[in-house]
Formats: sequence, C-alpha cells, structure tokens
Amino acid sequence: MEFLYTHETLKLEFPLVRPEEAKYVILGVPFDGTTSYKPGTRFGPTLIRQATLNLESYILDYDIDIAELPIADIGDIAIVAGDPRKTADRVRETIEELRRVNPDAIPILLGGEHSQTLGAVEALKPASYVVFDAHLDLRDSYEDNPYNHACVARRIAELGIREALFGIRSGTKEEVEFAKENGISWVHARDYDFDSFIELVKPLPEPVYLSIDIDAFDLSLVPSTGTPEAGGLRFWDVIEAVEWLVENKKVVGVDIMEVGGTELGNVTALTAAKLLFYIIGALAR
Ligand SMILES: N=C(N)NCCCCNCCCN
Ligand SMILES: [Mn+2]
Ligand SMILES: [Mn+2]
Repeated sequence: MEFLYTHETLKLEFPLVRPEEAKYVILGVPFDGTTSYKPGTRFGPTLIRQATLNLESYILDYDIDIAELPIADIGDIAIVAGDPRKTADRVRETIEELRRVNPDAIPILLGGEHSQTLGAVEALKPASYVVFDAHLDLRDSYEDNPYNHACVARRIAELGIREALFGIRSGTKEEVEFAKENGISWVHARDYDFDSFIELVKPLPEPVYLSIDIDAFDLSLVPSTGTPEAGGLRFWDVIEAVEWLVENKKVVGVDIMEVGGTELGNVTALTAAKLLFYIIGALAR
C-alpha cells in the first residue's frame, strides 16, 4: 500500500514484507526543529537504518534471526519543517492509516525529535506510557512552544495516560512538582535498577506504549543526540527492562527517538540500531 505522507529511504539489513503482512512496521520521523543544543536528529532514521548494515540479523542470546520475521519499513514521514505539531499530525494519520489495513502490527518509530512521540501515542491510545529518557519532558511550554520536545511527557500525561519515567537526570523544579501533583513516577538514573523498573511498571494498566529517548543511555553510548547528558544508563539495563515489559505487558507501539549526528556509522546510530534489533527480537520471543 501507499501511505500519504511517507517516502522510501535506505533499506535495512534484512528482507522486508509489505505492511499488510507485517507484525512490526518501521516508520522514520526525521524531524529536527525544536532542539536547543545539538542539531542532527533529522538524520536519525537514515543513520539508524544505515547502521543496521553492521549488525548480524541473528541475535545470539535469543536464538532468533530477525531476518525471518515479518517486518515492514514504510519509509520516512514527509515532515513539516519547523512545525512539530503538524508533523506529529502526520505521524498520527500515518499510524491510523496503518491500523486500518493491519490493526495488529506494532509500529516502531525511528526519530527524530521526541516531540513526534505524541503523534504515535494519539493514534495508538495506550493506557500507559513507559519512557527511558535523561529528561522529564514535563514542561508546559518551552521556547514558546507547547510541542517542543521538552514538553512531550506533559502533553501525553494530559491525555489521561499513566506514566513511568526511567533514567532521568535533568529537569526543573516545576517539572518535579508537576510530576508529584499528577502521580507521575520517575526514577533518577543514579537510582535505576531492574527492581525499580518492575516496581513502577507492574501496576500500570495496559496497553503500554514504550518510548526510548536515546539520551537515556550513558553519554559514551550516545554522543550524537540533541541534548546529551552525562551519567546515563547502561545498554543491558535497558534491554533487560524491554524484555520484561514485552513479556509481561501488551505493548502497542515503540519508538527510538533523538538519534542524531551527521556521520554514517556514528556511535549513537550503532547503539540505536542494536537496540532496534533487540526490541524486535524481544517482541518476537
Ligand atoms: N527534553 C529535552 N531534551 N529537553 C531539553 C531541555 C533543554 C534545557 N536546556 C537548558 C539549558 C539551560 N542553560
Ligand atoms: Mn531526553
Ligand atoms: Mn525526551
């Protein structure tokens, strides 16, 4: 099928199926409009796809070859430059289009700014939002824009969706107060462990949307991201949490956001591509 707002980009490491037959549907959102520090997330989806060429499709510890799974890639959203809300509308409409032809497929977004997660959440209407991020993203508005990437968790909370945030090490006093007043629980990167994840996520209602802002990882793993922060999570900590989540909760959508850089094969893209393979593998286990 043809989607109104997407165009084809680089192929991934493995063969692909049509979206109608897929269980996992990859969608790029190359939006880069509200990042205040390091630009480059517009190249995120392309960089991640290209970095997959370095990886084996066989996942050793799962004994799964993701090349044998029904995966589609519907290309990248044609973004509206400078307008995160209009671009997120296109994300929402594209996922709605997908759901009409294949309601069971799990969309996997590659970004692109975190602001674009809102469009996916609006389309999929999860009961809970589980996010790995260095930032709380609970501002009401930032740089006069309520759809800035620093506000995405706030916009999602306002939809009545329950939230749990992990890997946090940046926020304002106001954001912390908002979280407290609205029952939003979060774990500082310093305090993060597997038990803290299970404790907060276990009681959350289903279905769940999983968002991974790549800046949740330690800076050494993700130097090319919009707003890097030292002191983040380890790769296997996040993988372990993803495994538990997909095994114990119904997950309706996933994203890997804020991947940036200008150099093919950059460290951040390699981290994101490996994460992508593990997420697909874990969903298929
Ligand atoms: N979700 C995000 N990536 N948020 C980024 C917020 C940027 C805060 N800069 C503060 C700079 C103070 N000089
Ligand atoms: Mn972040
Ligand atoms: Mn974020």
